Amino acid sequence: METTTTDAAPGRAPIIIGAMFRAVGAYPSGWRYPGAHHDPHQDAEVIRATALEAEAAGLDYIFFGDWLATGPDLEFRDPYLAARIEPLSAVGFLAGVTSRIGLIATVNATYSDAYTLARISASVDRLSGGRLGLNIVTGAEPRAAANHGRDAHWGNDHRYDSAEELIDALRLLWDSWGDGALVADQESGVYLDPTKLHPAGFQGTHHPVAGPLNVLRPVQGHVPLVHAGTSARSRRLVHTRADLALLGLTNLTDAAAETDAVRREAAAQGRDPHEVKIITPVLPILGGTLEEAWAIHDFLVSLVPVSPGPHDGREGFPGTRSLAVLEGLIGFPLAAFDLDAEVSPEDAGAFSRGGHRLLQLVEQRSGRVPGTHRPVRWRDLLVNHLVPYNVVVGTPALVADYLQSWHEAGGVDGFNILTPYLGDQFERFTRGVIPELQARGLFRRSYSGATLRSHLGLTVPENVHEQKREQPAAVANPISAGTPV
Ligand SMILES: Cc1cc2nc3c(=O)[nH]c(=O)nc-3n(C[C@H](O)[C@H](O)[C@H](O)COP(=O)(O)O)c2cc1C
Repeated sequence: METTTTDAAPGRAPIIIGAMFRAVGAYPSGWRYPGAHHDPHQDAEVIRATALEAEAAGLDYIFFGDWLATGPDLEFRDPYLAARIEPLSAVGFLAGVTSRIGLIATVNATYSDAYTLARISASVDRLSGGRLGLNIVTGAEPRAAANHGRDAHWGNDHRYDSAEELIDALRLLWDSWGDGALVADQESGVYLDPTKLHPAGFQGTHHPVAGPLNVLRPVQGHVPLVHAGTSARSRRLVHTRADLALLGLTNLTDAAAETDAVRREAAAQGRDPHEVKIITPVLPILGGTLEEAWAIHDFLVSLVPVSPGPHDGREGFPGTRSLAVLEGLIGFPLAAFDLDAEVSPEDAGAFSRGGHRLLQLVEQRSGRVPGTHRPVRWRDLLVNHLVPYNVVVGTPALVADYLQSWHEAGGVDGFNILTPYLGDQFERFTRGVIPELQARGLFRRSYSGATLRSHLGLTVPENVHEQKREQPAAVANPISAGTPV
């Protein structure tokens, strides 16, 4: 499938679109859908095929999340986390498989070493021709501590102090090789100019590092940094250091307020607010018709293992929690209930506010309304409560409407697209929704440059060491204005 040459509507930044890769599907039961990829033994081929499909459609990047532990508790809610390919390995593999698409790997700052991460990231950026991005997280998984020889997962401030230092150390290391440091003159026999090989000399508490780095400067100068988190310290890291903010936004009103706040705070830090791109995850479930999309959603709901009774004691969605969850949501006790029985309009009328919000969610995702030809079952309430993402169910045109409204009214710059299961659903997005957005002038029709920074409209930062040489005062926070890409 060829992408043609005209670009997005003049004067508007095109929507940024990345594929958030989850091998066995982002919907909890996606791996059970007939024909869906469900065996991590075949992940290499699925990673390759998905990346090439995304590149053929012109997506800006493919994105790999990370989690530093596993266990049976992940089976029902997040099966894609249980056994997966490590993100930096995945992007290193794809650097040789793809040629234009950006490659973003999640790294956990709480368990990373600056020099090692600087080497790996500078190497993959050079090997990929400047297509690497790093998503810096601090982690929410307490088990990660024991997997890294620690007694406990650090508290919020400790994690973010460490993450801020890691980013500052990375940027000083990436800039080790100034312009002209490598001479490699066979005639004179001069290989390098030591005056342009800069030590990092970072004196941090968590990531002190001497440098210089033994890898040339990344093609992109600084590898673009994404940050995903939820706390106030997470927002501070976005405002002061991130190039992209990955925010879990749940509704259009909040999105507009959040995106405004991020840009305002970034400007208060002396940054160009439009140099911080705001991305949010969306999980489309696509059908040729709305009814077909609803049917796919209904089938995925039916495949999520919940039951009113004890769930043979396995962690995940034990019946007791399901029943308790539901009673908490609807605001009244339920005797033993049949998951597939219909919720009567009378019951629905007695629901709490939380229960009514859940009924709205079920209607948005499935068109189901109590007392109509598409009634609501107790199962619909329970499963839709357990699936936390922005799920949008519909045809390619309806999904494009949704993305357009979040881009225009919600103020987001782009989306991490989650796929319910890997099989036809990803192709329905790349071959259905992308052309729809291109026809509306909302998504570019070709890669305008070769690097991830060029796809994202980010400038290339100056070398912080050489910036320091031009300005006698020390650079307090090595974030520099950029030069055109
Ligand atoms: C959309 C989104 C995606 C995320 N993906 C990851 C991930 O892949 N791995 C991870 O450890 N944390 C991920 N997180 C971030 C965790 O939520 C974060 O590391 C954790 O909550 C600790 O940060 P906090 O104290 O700011 O919440 C993600 C967060 C968001 C909003």
